[in-house]
Formats: sequence, structure tokens, C-alpha cells
Amino acid sequence: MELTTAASLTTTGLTRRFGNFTAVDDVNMTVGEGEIRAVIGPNGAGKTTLFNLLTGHLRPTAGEVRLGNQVISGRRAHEVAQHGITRAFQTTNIFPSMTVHENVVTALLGVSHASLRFWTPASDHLEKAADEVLDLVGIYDQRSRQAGILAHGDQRALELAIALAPSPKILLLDEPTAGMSPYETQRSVELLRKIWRELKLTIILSEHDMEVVFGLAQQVTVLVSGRVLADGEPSAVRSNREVISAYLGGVEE
Ligand SMILES: Nc1ncnc2c1ncn2[C@@H]1O[C@H](COP(=O)(O)OP(=O)(O)OP(=O)(O)O)[C@@H](O)[C@H]1O
Repeated sequence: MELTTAASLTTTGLTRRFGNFTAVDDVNMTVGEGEIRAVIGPNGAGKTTLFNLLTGHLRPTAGEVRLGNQVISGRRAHEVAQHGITRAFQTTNIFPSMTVHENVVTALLGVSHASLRFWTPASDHLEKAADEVLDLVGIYDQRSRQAGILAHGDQRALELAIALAPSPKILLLDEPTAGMSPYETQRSVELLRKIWRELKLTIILSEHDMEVVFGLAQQVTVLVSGRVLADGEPSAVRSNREVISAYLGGVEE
């Protein structure tokens, strides 16, 4: 498997208004290459809107998003994806009537060979590349099954495979463990850590489960009312008094 460097992501003055309401308010954030960053905040803090701005699903009212040195804000979602930012979970891309394998091959089609950094790079080998992705996320044995009848956990793994297929530089995960049992959550955290280690990509996740956040992320950004209340290493964020009173409540140890 050929590996690539990850990429850094920077937002400068990133702002999104809906009418008079400001959902994302002057967010300045730098996510380093190969970092795992968690974005946390209470309901309505602006996490989903921020992710939509990062993926090109929304245009900013003001400010910009840069991937490395390249400005990507203002581009359409499919262009942003081609530049190397993909997303799993909130926007499900599964075709339920196709097989698991066909779903991943479809995600690989349209990606130039040069972009298949993680997987075997040749069109004749798209099938093989799809198998590599499925093996990585642990559902290779499900490859011939119809995607729509997969168990919930396997369907989430397939969503992850589809997001990983284009060999992204940055992977965005919307609440990767939402709705999972403690056991499934633990397995997901291990899987994400393995993917991050093997592919050396940058991961940005939004998550409500603080065990997941503090177990996985190297840096945490806390959003409240669209603004960055704090960011830094998990231990610093965890003991930040403003964060505790605004959001974390009883999590202080
Ligand atoms: N298209 C829209 N039009 C108007 N208001 C919107 C729109 N999208 C989001 N908002 C508002 O922006 C605010 C931030 O919403 P957002 O979904 O980004 O928060 P969130 O942090 O993802 O919340 P949650 O954790 O509940 O998913 C909310 O008050 C929401 O009602």
C-alpha cells in the first residue's frame, strides 16, 4: 500500500450566517498534518455547519478554508472531495441495492489513478483496491452481500470504506460512535486509530461521547454559539474552567 503525506487545514475568520443568525462565527482553526482533532460543543453550537463549510456543502458568508496552501472555500463539494477532503456518517452515500464491494468500486470510479494513493493504483485493479479498503475496515467477508441488508455496525464500516476509497488527505467524521453500544464504540475507536496509523491521514471528528474524544483526539476545539471557546490538548481543555461551566459540566476529574 502506497502512503502519502496528510495535509493541514486552516480556517481564517470563517463565518456563516443564516439570515440574521450567525451559526459559525469568526472561527480560526489550524489542524496540523496527520493530527486527530475533535470538535465538541453543545447541541446547536455549529459543528455540523462548520463541517458543511469544510466540505463545500455550504459557502462561507466570510472567511476562508485552506487545505495546505490552497484556498478551497467557495468550491463545490465534489471539487473539495477531489482535493482530498471526504466525510463519513452524516451524509450516507451507500447504494442499498448494490453489493458492499460494488459500493466501494463506485466510490473509486472517477478518482484519477494518481489519486489512489492508499490503494493499488490501476483501473484493472479497482476491484483489488476496493478489497483492500474493505479489508482495512474489517468487512471484507461481507463484500458480496447487498449493502442494504448489512448489520448496523457493518453499514457504518461501509460508510467509512466509501469515505476512505478516494484516499483522502483529510477525513471528517460526524459523530462516528453515535447510537453504538459501549462495546461497538470501543471497537470503532480501535478501528479509527488503526486507520489513522496505517494511512497517516488527518482526521477531524465531531463527537458527543467524551470518552471517545479524550481517548482519540490529540487536539480538541470547543465550539459554543458558533465561536471557538477553547482549543488545545485534551488535558488542557478538560480542565479549562470556561469549558467546564459552558459545556462539560460534571466531567472534571
Ligand atoms: N440551514 C439553516 N438555516 C437556518 N439555521 C440553521 C441552518 N443550519 C443550521 N442552523 C442553525 O445553526 C445553529 C447551529 O446548528 P448546527 O447543526 O451546526 O449545530 P451542531 O453543533 O451540529 O448541533 P448538534 O450537536 O445538535 O448536531 C443551530 O441553531 C441551527 O438551528
